Amino acid sequence: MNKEDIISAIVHLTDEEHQLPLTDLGLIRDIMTRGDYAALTVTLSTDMSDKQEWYKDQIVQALSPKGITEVHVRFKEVSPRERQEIVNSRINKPAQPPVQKAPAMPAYASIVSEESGIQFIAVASGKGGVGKSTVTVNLAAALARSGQRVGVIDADIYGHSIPSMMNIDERPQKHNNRIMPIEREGLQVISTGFFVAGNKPVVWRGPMLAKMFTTFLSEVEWGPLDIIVIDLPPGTGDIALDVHQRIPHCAEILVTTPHPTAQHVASRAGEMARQTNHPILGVVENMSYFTDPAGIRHDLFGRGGGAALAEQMETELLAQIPIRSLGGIPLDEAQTASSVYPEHSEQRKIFDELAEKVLKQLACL
Ligand SMILES: Nc1ncnc2c1ncn2[C@@H]1O[C@H](COP(=O)(O)OP(=O)(O)OP(=O)(O)O)[C@@H](O)[C@H]1O
Repeated sequence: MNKEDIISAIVHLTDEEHQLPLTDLGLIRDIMTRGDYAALTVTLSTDMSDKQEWYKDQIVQALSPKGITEVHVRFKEVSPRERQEIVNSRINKPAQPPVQKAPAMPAYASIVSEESGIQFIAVASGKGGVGKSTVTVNLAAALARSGQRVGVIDADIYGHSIPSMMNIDERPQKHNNRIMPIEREGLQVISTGFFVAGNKPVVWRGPMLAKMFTTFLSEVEWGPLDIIVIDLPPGTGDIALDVHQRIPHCAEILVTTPHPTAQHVASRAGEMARQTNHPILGVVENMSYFTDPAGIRHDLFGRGGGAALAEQMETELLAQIPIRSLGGIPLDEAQTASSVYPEHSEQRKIFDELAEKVLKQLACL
């Protein structure tokens, strides 16, 4: 079974509000198949939570005769933007029901072409350890929470940390000679870490590294996407330059800590984006402060680095992320905890606001 087979098996399922097949409305998403396993996302109108079991049963019944014995169905609510898109598409084509079309397999040229509609955001920093990967993962998750379909490329080839941050132990499967991204937290994820044994350091040279990035763009069977967030290696090396050259319309977010040294080094990454004509969406200052249990704020790593970098790069300070204490959490739990900040945490709220700002900026590009 491939995506097209899954779509045709469930084409009879309709959206109650619009009385049209969910597949035609683009409300069946993130389809992944692996042997006798399939996973997909069903997007429903807001007041249909009581129908989820029914939809799931229908999908299981439709797929089991085709050899799919295990199905994972995620449910999402239609966002206001999606609802509007559905209404618009019906207004524009009142007489013609939308033609059912399986998502095309994006080739390298198509995924990075502006026509693909996929927007790219590279997350860069001057030096390692400032929280670039943490910002990548949490920004991507916040964008997904706001209804975007988001992919993550961990291009931090030597220091790939996203698999462990997202607790991904499995390796991507191949289907029709294409690499299936791993799905976590509603994101499609691909990382160099998936292709090296254990935690061994990567010892490849430049051309192999460039090949790995090309593979991520050309040989991965991405599901439908709105945005790809790229975790760049720290600094201004070959891979960062390669990303800038291969994806000319890639926007950039700079991550720094409040410390003046981090800010000074981060400005080099910003200069690289500027010289290659990439729009800088803004600066995220990470580890900005720590709020103790009494509510008192401590500037543990100095103050002002983010604002200074934003001023230097003539851009905006988009967010200041406080330090999250893992105090009181047992070491083994802390090691296996996902780096996506939990619901109700101060950090998650800030990332949700950051995602909103980023979406507004992307809409203006
Ligand atoms: N706001 C924060 N509060 C507490 N810990 C944080 C915060 N941001 C990041 N960290 C922790 O700091 C460490 C480094 O973060 P991260 O790996 O995201 O940095 P990085 O810039 O991507 O580093 P590298 O480029 O070396 O991979 C991680 O252990 C991460 O969990």
